[in-house]
Formats: sequence, C-alpha cells, structure tokens
Amino acid sequence: MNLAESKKRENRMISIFEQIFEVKRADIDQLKKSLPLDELKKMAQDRPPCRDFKGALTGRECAVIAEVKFRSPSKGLLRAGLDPAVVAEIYERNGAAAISVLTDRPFFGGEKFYLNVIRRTVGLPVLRKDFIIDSWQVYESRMLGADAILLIVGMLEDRQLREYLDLAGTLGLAALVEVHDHEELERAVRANAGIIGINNRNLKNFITDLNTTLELVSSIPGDRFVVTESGIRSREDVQRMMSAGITAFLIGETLMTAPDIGLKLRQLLGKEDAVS
Ligand SMILES: O=P(O)(O)OC[C@@H](O)[C@@H](O)c1c[nH]c2ccccc12
Repeated sequence: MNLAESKKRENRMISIFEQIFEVKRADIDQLKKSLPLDELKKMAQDRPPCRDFKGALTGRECAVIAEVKFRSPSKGLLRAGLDPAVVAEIYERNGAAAISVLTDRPFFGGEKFYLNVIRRTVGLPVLRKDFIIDSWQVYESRMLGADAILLIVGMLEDRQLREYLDLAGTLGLAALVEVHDHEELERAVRANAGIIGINNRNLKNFITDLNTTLELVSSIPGDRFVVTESGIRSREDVQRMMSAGITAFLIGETLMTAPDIGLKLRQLLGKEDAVS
C-alpha cells in the first residue's frame, strides 16, 4: 500500500472510529433514560462476586484470553451459525484462561446477554469487550455479569480513565487497560492500571503489527501485568511474543475463523503440532 492509499484508508477508518463513538454516545443517553443510575446500581450490587480475571492469567507460561466475536468492522462476518455459549465451552475445554465477549451489536455483531449466558456455561472469568465512555457502562457491565472490563485509553480523558478504573475496583471488576502507543502507555501507567493490554491493531486504520507489542513492552513497569492483543495467528507469533517476556494473549479472529476452533486453540497453546 502506498502512502496516499494508506492515508485514504486511515481517513475512512477514522470515520468508523468516530462513528463508534457517536453511536455509543446516543445509545447510552437512551439507555440512561430507561434505566436510571440508581436502579442500575442496585441491580449491579445484587450480582454474585466476580471471578478473578488477573488470577486466571497469572502463573501460566502462556495464558490465552479467547474471544467470542462474530463480526468485525475490518473483516465483516467472521463466523455464522454458532452459539456463543458453545464457542465459550470449546474455549474452556481446550485450555483458555479467560473468555472475552464482544457485547457491541452494530459494529461487532455482539449482544449484551452473551455475557450472562457464557458466564453460566463456563467457569472462567469473562471480559466484557465494548467501548466504555461513560461510568454508567461500568455499572452496567457488573449488572450484565462481566468479571472484567476493557478500558480503551485512546477513547478516554485522563480524568475518565482514573474514575472508571476506581469504579471498576470498587465494584470488584478487573480492568484491562488498552494502549496502542507510547503516549497512551504513559497515561495508563500514570493512572495506575494494573493490567495493560497492548493492542497490535491500530484502531484508526485497522492495520495490525505485532511489533507494536515488541516496541512498547520494555517501557512497562515490572509491577504491571501485560497482555498482547490482536493479530496473533500462529504458534510462531505466540512464541515470538513469549521470547519478549509476554505470557498473556488476547485472540479472536484466528479462533473464530478456524475450521476446528478447539484444535486451533491447542495449537496456539503449543499443545498440538501446528500444520498451518
Ligand atoms: O481478532 P483479533 O485480531 O485476535 O483481536 C482480538 C482483540 O484484541 C480485538 O477484538 C480488540 C482489541 N481491542 C478491541 C477494542 C474493541 C473491539 C475489539 C477489540
């Protein structure tokens, strides 16, 4: 791709990024009207305790957070006709450490109720994957049955990032704080994020590059837990990251598009010889 093409692509993608923001904003404003914060807070309090997301990831040589994602803005439909609970169950049976679930409908074909359905089916902690831009959604995540939430630094101001991190902690939710470059990483560290996700996919142009992780990982203080996210396709990719000290991997597309999802997961974990 030449520079002009890549710029053109970036401009088009920025508009998707902005679109996501606008759609979410309108959606939340609407939801707030039908479920006022006070009621939502009560519902969130009634949930059973969260499963330990960080605990599930630590102490393993290679921990995979396996993602339930049926479509993506960049690739369109990834998989049709599969029950989310069945996918999660396959993930659990084949060695996943945790499950990530897309709950965004317009862009990723997800549903909020998937969280609860999946949490009832498996014993693993469940991460809610969505675009959180309002504290209302942090309470909502707890109410929906999430054990952990994603906070995307590039979508938040420092003030929001700190507020949502604190709130998540108070509600018992873990937070995976996602960064894509040095500036975002610094902001995440300053906000005291304990689990930092390095997204190899640039959310502005959707290009994935595993070097993003390799470039950022050495700047992360040793007391933070690191997850590499997106674009991991093979056992070789996993091993490349492992040699840089990474032990946790968030993997979606490769699993969701595999003819045999369980086999693919075992291959990524190094439990099965890879043919691909
Ligand atoms: O499908 P992949 O390339 O394995 O990536 C998984 C996950 O990292 C990706 O879905 C993701 C990372 N950050 C996000 C933010 C919103 C939506 C989705 C994402």
